[in-house]
Amino acid sequence: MVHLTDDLTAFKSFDAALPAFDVTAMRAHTAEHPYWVHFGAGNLFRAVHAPIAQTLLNEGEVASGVIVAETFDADIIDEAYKPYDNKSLNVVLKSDGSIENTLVASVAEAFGVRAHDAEWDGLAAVFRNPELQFVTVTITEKGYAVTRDGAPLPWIAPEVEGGPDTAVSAMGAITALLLERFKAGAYPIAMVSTDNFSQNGDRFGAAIREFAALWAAKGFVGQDFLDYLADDTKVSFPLSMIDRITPNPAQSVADMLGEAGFEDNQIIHTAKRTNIAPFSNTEETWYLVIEDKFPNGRPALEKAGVYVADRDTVNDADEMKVTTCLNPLHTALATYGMLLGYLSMSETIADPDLTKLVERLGYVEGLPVVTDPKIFSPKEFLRQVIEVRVPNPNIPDTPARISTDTSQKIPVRYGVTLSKYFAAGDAGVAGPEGQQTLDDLVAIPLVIAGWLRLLIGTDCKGTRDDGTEVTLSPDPRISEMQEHLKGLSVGSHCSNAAVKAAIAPILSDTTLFGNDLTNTPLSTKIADYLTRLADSTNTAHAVLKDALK
Ligand SMILES: NC(=O)c1ccc[n+]([C@@H]2O[C@H](COP(=O)([O-])OP(=O)(O)OC[C@H]3O[C@@H](n4cnc5c(N)ncnc54)[C@H](O)[C@@H]3O)[C@@H](O)[C@H]2O)c1
Ligand SMILES: O=P(O)(O)OC[C@@H](O)[C@@H](O)[C@H](O)[C@H](O)CO
Repeated sequence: MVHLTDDLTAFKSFDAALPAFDVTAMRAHTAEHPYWVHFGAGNLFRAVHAPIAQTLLNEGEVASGVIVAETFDADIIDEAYKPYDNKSLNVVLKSDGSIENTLVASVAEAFGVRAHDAEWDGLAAVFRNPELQFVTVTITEKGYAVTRDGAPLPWIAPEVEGGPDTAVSAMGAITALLLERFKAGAYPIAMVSTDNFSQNGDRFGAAIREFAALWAAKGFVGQDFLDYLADDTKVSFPLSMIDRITPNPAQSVADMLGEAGFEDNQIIHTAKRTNIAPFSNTEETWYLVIEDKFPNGRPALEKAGVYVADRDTVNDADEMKVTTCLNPLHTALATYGMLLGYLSMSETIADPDLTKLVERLGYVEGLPVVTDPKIFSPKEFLRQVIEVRVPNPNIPDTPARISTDTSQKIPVRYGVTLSKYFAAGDAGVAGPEGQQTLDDLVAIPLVIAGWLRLLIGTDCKGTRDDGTEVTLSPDPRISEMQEHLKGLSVGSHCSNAAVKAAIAPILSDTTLFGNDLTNTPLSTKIADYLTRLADSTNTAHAVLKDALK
């Protein structure tokens, strides 16, 4: 039986790759010479960033570890980091059925941000250190929001009024920490968003500058701080693309670890509903591509498998993954997976109608608008997603995880591609079946109709294809969507006109689709598919088959 707090020699009896460095010495070195801070202590950090930091240590490229900070849910640090000496076990579940465990000990220090207390002071000291080279972030799309309709969001407003000394939200805390760095000597730093959306660095930079401008307007910071944040030789916001399907920790993996003698296999559900554990479960394939814009230098990240590239290459790689070749397929499968009652992602893609849906979505509708990033082939990437990665039965991924925040993901996962079709107009884009225009899209409207069909219901409960109730995954806009759809119900033969009227305010919402879809061929298609999907129970397969034949 082994625990993460055991001496590494105890792990001789357990099959795991061990750190090849002295953890105590690494921690002492990091305290003096920090180079990397990560915000967002969730599962992706454990499966991608912390293992990269470990490889750099193992290879002797660096002598310091990564420092992790958590703003949104500091319980993660108290419950899943500190009791385990900040170590974790990364479990790679390969498609050939084999498993590879790594004991990850590259986290030098973990800070939970709740207030400007002693823990905050520790983090602020790291930001004042001239040697700090870069920050990475995985805080979900929601984490970057500062204002809506020009006014600070309700949870941000008190920090705008109270100034930097009160900032504890992700964007507020990071801006306040950059202020510490500015005051200490305006040292340079790279701020790298590694969340799943197009031009993530640009949006991160805009959010930080927006926060600082709100403080400047209240007299808390001066123009010199705004100038520091606007100068990319001082503070850069590189673009990135990150990819590794990393489900929430699964009971099946916990049980398997327990049987193998790993005792730290508890799954933790924090009060804020983060699902975390002292282990992460992930797939074999991974990519991290970062724009090479590090004003304070960087280690040889390439030696740990990271692609470091120019801005256009990173942007093309990211758009390829998040807007066409992976994430739109994920959302399509998760939406119909929820509708059809599938419990795992591998089950969804084993359904021939859903395979057809994502093949059309990827190869026919998505690939024609992809700009080849050249560092890997989009078509081969797509093939692997459809044939190898999502079908991997060993990856315990669920439609429910991927359905979380669908309203926030739709603009990125479909809106960008739709905009490219809008821009191409009547000339269209060159597809596998000749020139194709908005009029030719089938899979994208099917996904939108499927999403709206799933949402028919009340109180964050939707309706499955078989008419049973399903608890929808959390999403900040569910209530708003359900309010629009409240006149519709499954099995009551709603007229096409009633469906059109109910969904008109949704289809015209440019924050959802990047475009107003009313008065386009798509709105007719979406309304027709939705009318048929809602007409009676158990319609989804027939609608898919008919549309995709
Ligand atoms: N898991 C994956 O397969 C995967 C792969 C590629 C990219 N990503 C990106 O990483 C993000 C995190 O994924 P994860 O697997 O670590 O999720 P997770 O649920 O394990 O962790 C989510 C993290 O985001 C933080 N967070 C949530 N809401 C926040 C808010 N409003 N403000 C600030 N922080 C907030 C949480 O506290 C936690 O640190 C995703 O949203 C996505 O953008 C995930
Ligand atoms: O992480 P999210 O919530 O943005 O999206 C859910 C999944 O689609 C996503 O996590 C994928 O697994 C990931 O993007 C694969 O690299």
